[in-house]
Amino acid sequence: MTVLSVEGLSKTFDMHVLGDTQVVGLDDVSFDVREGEFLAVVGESGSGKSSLLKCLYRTYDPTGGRIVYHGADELADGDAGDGIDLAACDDREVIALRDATIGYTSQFLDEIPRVPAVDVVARPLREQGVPAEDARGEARELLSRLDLPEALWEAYPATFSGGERQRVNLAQALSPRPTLLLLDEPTSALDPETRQAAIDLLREYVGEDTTVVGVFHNTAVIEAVADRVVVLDDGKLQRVVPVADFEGEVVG
Ligand SMILES: Nc1ncnc2c1ncn2[C@@H]1O[C@H](COP(=O)(O)OP(=O)(O)OP(=O)(O)O)[C@@H](O)[C@H]1O
Repeated sequence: MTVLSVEGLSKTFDMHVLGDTQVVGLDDVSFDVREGEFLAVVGESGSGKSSLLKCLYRTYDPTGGRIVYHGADELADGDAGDGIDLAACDDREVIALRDATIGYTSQFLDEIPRVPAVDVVARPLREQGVPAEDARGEARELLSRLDLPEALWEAYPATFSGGERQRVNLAQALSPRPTLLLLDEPTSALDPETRQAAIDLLREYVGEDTTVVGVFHNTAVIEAVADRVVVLDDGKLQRVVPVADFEGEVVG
């Protein structure tokens, strides 16, 4: 079953400071994502990878095209099975979808001042109604799996290193077990050992219930986790290939 259909997606940026010129982020990009699939997005710097993820999460309003999402048909206004067009739905629906089924993480942690790491990770679970101690227990389990030293679990992420923050960030994205998980370079600051722990965890979490679209720069990570690879070039879709046919030459 298809979870996400990206159809003719475009995003242009109006650059008023540059005399109203336009910058193309995405140009007529189409592909499908199947339920439980792990799709890696690659391409050279500036090819549109982050713009694609931000359009899927609706941080950016797409300029054209459709993003039909079937992971929350029960929230759709129309007939069940029609899906929800993430490119067109209103902000209220976007917020409801994010709360219920869509997770996103960039490589940078959005810090919440004076909230310990374990509570940052437990927070999405608490928002789903999970009791505090169960949520904190699940958070500790995730932080432990990602090798975050126990001494840091009750500390504030503001003082953490880049790699430590990235582990909190990834744990926070995984904790609510979203239906669709969007990852923008979630392992870029990790050392090889911690990266392996992150790969193991991602492989365990992703499957029938969670579908992933993720930007990765590391070929070994892509080969370890991805089912198929979307290659972008200058905002356009160059090809979509099974990971076995991916030669790693365009990991920007
Ligand atoms: N908010 C924005 N305002 C203006 N232009 C933008 C904005 N976001 C992206 N762009 C432009 O869109 C194009 C694609 O950028 P994007 O960040 O999606 O590329 P990327 O493949 O993720 O690059 P990188 O690997 O360097 O992170 C670039 O030319 C970029 O300058």
